[in-house]
Amino acid sequence: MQISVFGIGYVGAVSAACLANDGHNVIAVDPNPHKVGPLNEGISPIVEPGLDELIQNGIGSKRLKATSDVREAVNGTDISFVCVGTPSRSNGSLDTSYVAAAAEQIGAAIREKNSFHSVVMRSTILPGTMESIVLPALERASGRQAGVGFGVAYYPEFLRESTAIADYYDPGAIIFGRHDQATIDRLLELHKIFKVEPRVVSIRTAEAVKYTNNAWHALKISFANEIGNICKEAGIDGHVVLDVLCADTRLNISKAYLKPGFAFGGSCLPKDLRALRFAARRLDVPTPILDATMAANEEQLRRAYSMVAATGKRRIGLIGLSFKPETDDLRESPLVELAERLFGRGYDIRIYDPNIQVSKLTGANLQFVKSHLPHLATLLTSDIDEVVDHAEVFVLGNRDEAKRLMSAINDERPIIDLVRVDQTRCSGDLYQGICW
Ligand SMILES: NC(=O)C1=CN([C@@H]2O[C@H](COP(=O)(O)OP(=O)(O)OC[C@H]3O[C@@H](n4cnc5c(N)ncnc54)[C@H](O)[C@@H]3O)[C@@H](O)[C@H]2O)C=CC1
Ligand SMILES: O=C(O)[C@H]1O[C@H](OP(=O)(O)OP(=O)(O)OC[C@H]2O[C@@H](n3ccc(=O)[nH]c3=O)[C@H](O)[C@@H]2O)[C@H](O)[C@@H](O)[C@@H]1O
Repeated sequence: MQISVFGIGYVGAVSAACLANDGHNVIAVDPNPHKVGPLNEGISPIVEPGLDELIQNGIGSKRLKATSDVREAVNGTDISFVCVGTPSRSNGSLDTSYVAAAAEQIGAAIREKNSFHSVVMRSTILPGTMESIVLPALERASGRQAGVGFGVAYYPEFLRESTAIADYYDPGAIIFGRHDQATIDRLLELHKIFKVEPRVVSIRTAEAVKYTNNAWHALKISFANEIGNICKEAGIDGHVVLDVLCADTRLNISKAYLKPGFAFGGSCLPKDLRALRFAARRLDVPTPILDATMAANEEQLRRAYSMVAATGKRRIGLIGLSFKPETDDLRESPLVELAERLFGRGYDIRIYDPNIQVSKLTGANLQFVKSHLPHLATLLTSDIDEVVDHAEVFVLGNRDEAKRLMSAINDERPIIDLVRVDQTRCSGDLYQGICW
């Protein structure tokens, strides 16, 4: 199939590369030249395991290319996947301006096209957004009626950064929100290769499923963290407790997101929870559980800060900055928040995270650094020995990198472990797990 993918971000870059790898001809579209340029040279604009290779193959085989020309992309393809950002506004509501603009642009291109084009929204949007924003924008700009002059569907994305390609090829669920059958038929054709049977529901249901999914992940993490905190103070390993709980076959609970640890973050869980709470307020529905999920997350951040403060040391070596290993995504990383709090209170920090190279940051990440961490460049080092030489206390926030550090230090400096690098060392005061 001929496919265009709008947005070369964490979702769009992976989708475009995987679709090309599946044998489709893919045009990736982004207004940002820092996304289009590298992709056309076979370079991934983001850090994501395996993505460089897929992009190189796609460019090499000419099945993948990038452009900023919307008309060329719509004209040359049968179906457009829209993967543009839906960030939080400052009041917590969902910013749908990128989605609306993409719909306007695609609609204007459809106006000049003769064949039936399908527009498939993949960005995370609140229930009702397709109906109130996306469809009207497409109809207005194309001068055609949805379902007749062009097709639409809502197809939520469930990938996790750092395992995005594996998640693409082994999805837990495939949900299509139906508007017209012609577009659903195209999606079914595209998804023949997957083991999971797609489930077709209404557009509003598909929109709601996406939020429910992310809220569930956040809720599980906050629950696990709270149990972990209680267990730690009672001298019990909360990991073992939850492990045993999940092994009960009658309960049938997945272990995913039930491992006590640090605060959750990333570009989606916090923003989607905020948007859902905002939407609920507008519907006059109280959300004590969602509110507590966020409050518990804040408690985990406060707990990590207090543990550092309790050491009485001022020179901190922070291992990890992105929100999880094997990604360069800094958006709403709890480690960024922790670094900010420490920096703001005059702690002298050195941060080591090989996935964050200030000179290579682009797009959302660059914006994020400019607005949240303009001093980042002075705190980050690409030399782990510099952190080892500098620190009076280590904070482990990235398990992969921390393991390397652990082999380099075997002295008496305190270590605060947020990601369960080595729980066997937690018996003394020098090595403290956040909640084990
Ligand atoms: N990051 C993730 O792991 C996941 C994200 N999502 C959702 O997918 C959506 C995209 O997220 P990310 O990929 O993280 O965002 P991102 O911020 O990494 O990428 C968005 C891209 O869209 C581009 N863009 C903006 N306006 C455009 C337009 N009119 N036409 C073409 N491109 C345009 C931007 O330049 C940017 O490169 C969001 O709604 C997010 O909630 C869903 C599942 C997973
Ligand atoms: O909508 C989205 O954008 C995506 O958001 C998350 O994916 P992602 O943020 O990439 O990564 P996760 O692995 O889910 O991690 C999110 C946060 O939860 C934390 N986490 C994750 C797993 C876990 O067991 N415990 C835990 O604390 C991570 O450290 C991180 O801070 C969702 O889990 C995906 O299903 C969803 O598609």
